[in-house]
Amino acid sequence: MLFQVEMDVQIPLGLAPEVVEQLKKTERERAQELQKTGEWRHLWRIAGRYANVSIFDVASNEALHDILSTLPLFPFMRVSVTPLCRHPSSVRSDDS
Ligand SMILES: O=C(O)CC1=CCC(=O)O1
Repeated sequence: MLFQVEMDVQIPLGLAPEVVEQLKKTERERAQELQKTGEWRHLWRIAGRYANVSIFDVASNEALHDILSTLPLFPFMRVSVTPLCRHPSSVRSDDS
């Protein structure tokens, strides 16, 4: 199942810089693991914002929730999820 996920990151100003750096490092490592398994299919920065738009390819709503809610930066994100399905006019073979 494909989902578009937008993650808006809002790290509190008072958080210690070393804690922020560690969170970003573990977030990057987890994101790269999930990209290698194919579950996190695309990851794009939204220009001008500390936010990304991503495409996930996972087995279920629960699987998506488990992934998102265990991301290191999850406590500091606003997340919006849009379920996707194949467009009948798509010429791409990997859209579903
Ligand atoms: O920087 C972001 O948008 C948050 C994030 C998601 C994966 C990652 O490495 O950082």
